[in-house]
Amino acid sequence: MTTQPRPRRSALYMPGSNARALEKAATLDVDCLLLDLEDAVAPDAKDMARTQIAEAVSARPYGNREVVIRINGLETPWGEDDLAAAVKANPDAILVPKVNGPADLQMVAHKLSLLGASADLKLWAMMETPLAMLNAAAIGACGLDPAVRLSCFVMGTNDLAKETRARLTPGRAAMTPWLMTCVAAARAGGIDILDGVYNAFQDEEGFAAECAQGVDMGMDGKTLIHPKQIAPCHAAFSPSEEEVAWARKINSLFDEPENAGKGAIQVDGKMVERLHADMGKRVIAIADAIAART
Ligand SMILES: CC(C)(COP(=O)(O)OP(=O)(O)OC[C@H]1O[C@@H](n2cnc3c(N)ncnc32)[C@H](O)[C@@H]1OP(=O)(O)O)[C@@H](O)C(=O)NCCC(=O)NCCSC(=O)C[C@H](O)C(=O)O
Ligand SMILES: [Mg+2]
Repeated sequence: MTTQPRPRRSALYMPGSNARALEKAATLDVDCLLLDLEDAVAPDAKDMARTQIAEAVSARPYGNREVVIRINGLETPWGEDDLAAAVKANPDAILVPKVNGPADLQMVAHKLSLLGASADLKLWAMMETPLAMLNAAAIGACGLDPAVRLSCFVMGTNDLAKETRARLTPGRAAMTPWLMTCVAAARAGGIDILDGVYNAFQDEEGFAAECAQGVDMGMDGKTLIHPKQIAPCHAAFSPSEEEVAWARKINSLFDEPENAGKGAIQVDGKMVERLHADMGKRVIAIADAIAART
């Protein structure tokens, strides 16, 4: 049985302390909501934010948007309470910040079992520390262990810049090796990966360029900080009509009896192999899932 891919083109962060943002989220055409208890919330507001997020998620106002709660690390004064409240509210996933290695995720997964979490509750991992870059393959391999429930990487390029002192420049030359290492680790572990945020949310041109770069890198989508980034993000990460038409064309050509025994054919002057047809099947599935969603 093939599973239908879930579109994760856009994932909008919002501070759990911002009641207006939590309310507005229910009206936004976004694939995923990242309800934040970590860096977007000041220490004095942590308890209030936890209560607000728990109430908002429990009320189930977010329809088919994927709902993810980012908790504070378990080593902080808030992490254990965040985890317990998140399990009770039962979002689609819990996003674990500053993961350094597989043991961090295994520990959270173990606590989820002790807390009686729903079997459907997934873990997402923030990839944003120097150790995470060095341990990316081992962290990604958690995607192959059902007990860890890992289903997505999220690049944390702001923390990565802070911890490594690499600069976030246009084109992200310094970040590219880490971004691509994490793409490979995610694919090896069979999970999705979302690109980091673009802080200058008024800079439409720079944002479009960074979205296009994320698509080229193989990212499934991008994390966002402002609603105005959603539409251009969807424009970049949705398969175009041409891509879908090409995918349908090459798949129907391989279905024809005269091509049954062939591994490679010529289409419009290009060599096309069955692996291209397989890639096309994913494009079609994502396009169908987006159409079904809207
Ligand atoms: C960046 C902001 C602080 C800007 O806020 P503001 O000045 O209020 O924006 P606007 O006036 O333009 O807002 C217009 C309307 O949109 C709503 N809004 C704004 N942002 C959001 C949002 N993120 N989610 C939902 N709704 C939002 C406003 O309420 C206005 O609505 P209305 O009342 O109808 O007019 C702000 O955008 C913001 O807080 N963004 C998110 C910041 C955040 O969560 N940061 C943490 C994640 S980034 C990170 O840490 C990644 C990673 O860990 C790493 O290390 O890289
Ligand atoms: Mg971060």
